[in-house]
Amino acid sequence: MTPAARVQTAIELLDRIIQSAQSKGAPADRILAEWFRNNRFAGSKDRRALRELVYAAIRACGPVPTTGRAAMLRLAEQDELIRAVFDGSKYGPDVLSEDEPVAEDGIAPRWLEERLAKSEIDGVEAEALLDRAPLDIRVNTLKAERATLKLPVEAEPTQAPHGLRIPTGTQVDQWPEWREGKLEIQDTGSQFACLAVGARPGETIIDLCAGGGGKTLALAAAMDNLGKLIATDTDRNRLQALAPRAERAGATNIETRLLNPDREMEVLSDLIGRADAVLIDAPCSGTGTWRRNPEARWRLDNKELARLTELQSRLLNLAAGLVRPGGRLIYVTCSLLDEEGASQFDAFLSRHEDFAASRPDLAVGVSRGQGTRLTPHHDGTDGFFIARAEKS
Ligand SMILES: C[S@@+](CC[C@H](N)C(=O)[O-])C[C@H]1O[C@@H](n2cnc3c(N)ncnc32)[C@H](O)[C@@H]1O
Repeated sequence: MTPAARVQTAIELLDRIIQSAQSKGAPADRILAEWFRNNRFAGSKDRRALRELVYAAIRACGPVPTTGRAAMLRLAEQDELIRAVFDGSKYGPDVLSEDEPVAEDGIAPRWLEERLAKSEIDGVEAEALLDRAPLDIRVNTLKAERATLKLPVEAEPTQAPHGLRIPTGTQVDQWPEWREGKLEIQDTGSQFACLAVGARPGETIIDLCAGGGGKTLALAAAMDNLGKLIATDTDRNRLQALAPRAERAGATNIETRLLNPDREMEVLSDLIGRADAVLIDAPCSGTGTWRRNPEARWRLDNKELARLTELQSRLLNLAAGLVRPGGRLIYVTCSLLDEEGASQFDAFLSRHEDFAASRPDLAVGVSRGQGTRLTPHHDGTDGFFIARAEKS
């Protein structure tokens, strides 16, 4: 593909991505993967260039652009080489006309920028939300040790005790070490969220929003496979992904339970007041993970945010009933908005006088309300709010 054809194709892909974000359809990654599958003429260099162009254009725009062309023109303001291909050549974008609309720059749609600023995410903190994310792995202590694990690339230890940072773009899943379950791809912030649980061998721990089990696997390793680890979620597909991952990781103490939305307690009644720890890795706006999903900024609206905060509050209440006296509840979101973090947790504590905050002692983050907040700027991790409370 010529450089001009790449830019025009990226514009068409951006059109689809914008439309899909507004109708809450497929994410950008899936739209790209599908296009690559259906257009085999695009070789690996073309695919890489298209991906770069599309994501750079998404990052360059704050509010939702009206068209893919307007988004690309925003990127062209920063890159003369892109601007130069708007020359009407074959397969390339049409020649620029007078007063063509250019998408607005910024961090996010304005309403969301304001919400972030209220949570003291502005200036360099806000800018870092759109950086490129590093690639971090967690060494699985059920099968290996960080100090002795040999890898095909240079790896830097992170602040997390079992964490390593490797070059972005590394195809980790092609490595024998990955197939043998010696490591998992896991952001450092996420590894610290697991450490906040303080999981110990022999305990009964519930991972209430386990999804595909990223955190469950870290908990199983911390428990050394001893004790009961119950992984639950309302999403059957995500939960089903856990079994093969657990098998690969050699995690043998995990039991999965599929929950019915709004009737979660039906399959958890035997655990009421029994868990040593309950982790709520709650569904959230994901404002802390825009480095990986920059177009997620265009999917969020006030209604969705209200639905999420209500669900978080309900899950906190539900989890409270599962914790045994003396046990702990750990609340985590990958959001940097206080309504999903510090304020949500304050509200929980004021509803439940039998719980007292006990801030986890982590090597990263800064205090936010009664918990800890990690940010891409301060910690180089995804953004997280992590809080813990003990039941009297
Ligand atoms: C942030 S994700 C969890 C990610 C996962 N813990 C990990 O580390 O890979 C939130 C999860 O909450 C689940 N969820 C949504 N509503 C729920 C509910 N009512 N009860 C339990 N889980 C729910 C979603 O399906 C999603 O998998």
